[in-house]
Amino acid sequence: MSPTVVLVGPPGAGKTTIGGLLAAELGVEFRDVDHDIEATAGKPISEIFVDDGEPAFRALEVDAVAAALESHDGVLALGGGAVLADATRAALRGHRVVHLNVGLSDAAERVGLNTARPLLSLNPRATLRTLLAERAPIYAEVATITVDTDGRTPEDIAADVLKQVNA
Ligand SMILES: Nc1ncnc2c1ncn2[C@@H]1O[C@H](COP(=O)(O)OP(=O)(O)OP(=O)(O)O)[C@@H](O)[C@H]1O
Ligand SMILES: O=C(O)C1=C[C@@H](O)[C@@H](O)[C@H](O)C1
Ligand SMILES: [Mg+2]
Repeated sequence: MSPTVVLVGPPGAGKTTIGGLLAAELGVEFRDVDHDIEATAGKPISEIFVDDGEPAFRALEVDAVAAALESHDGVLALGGGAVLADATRAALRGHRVVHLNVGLSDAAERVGLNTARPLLSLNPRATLRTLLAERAPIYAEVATITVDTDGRTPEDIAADVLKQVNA
């Protein structure tokens, strides 16, 4: 069993949003590793960061990604920082990995709509700028397909991903 598509990208790229649309179009299940981790821990990611710290969250994340890659055959969204782990980058090899690319301006606007991101709770725009710059080469390394999302509707992006997946 292997996911049809694995979505990666920074916070605000739209992994959860596009993942849901894509799964509906393909008629498959959508799974989001962030939700898996919250279900396992029994609390929101923001509370895992506060109670247990980021390293504990990252350890849960490596295990959750590995389990999902082995057991899910629909669309799978990873958390924004999942690709930072060597083990996760290795586990992604051989999968169809779509990088949802987003620039600072659109990402900042999108995450501004939501306060549940512990890494972005202080100075979100500056943090996001650093995070985008540091992670850009890592997303590019793991991706087999890259789709730009700036200034586009979720429906348009999902249609583009579908086209490239079927190409
Ligand atoms: N193309 C888009 N245009 C406008 N708004 C968008 C677009 N994609 C997503 N959004 C909105 O931006 C916010 C973030 O999207 P989403 O939660 O899907 O991102 P994510 O990549 O899953 O982020 P995270 O890594 O934090 O889980 C949501 O409020 C969503 O409705
Ligand atoms: O970019 C990140 O490091 C994160 C993104 C979210 O999806 C969550 O996995 C968590 O908030 C960390
Ligand atoms: Mg998400």
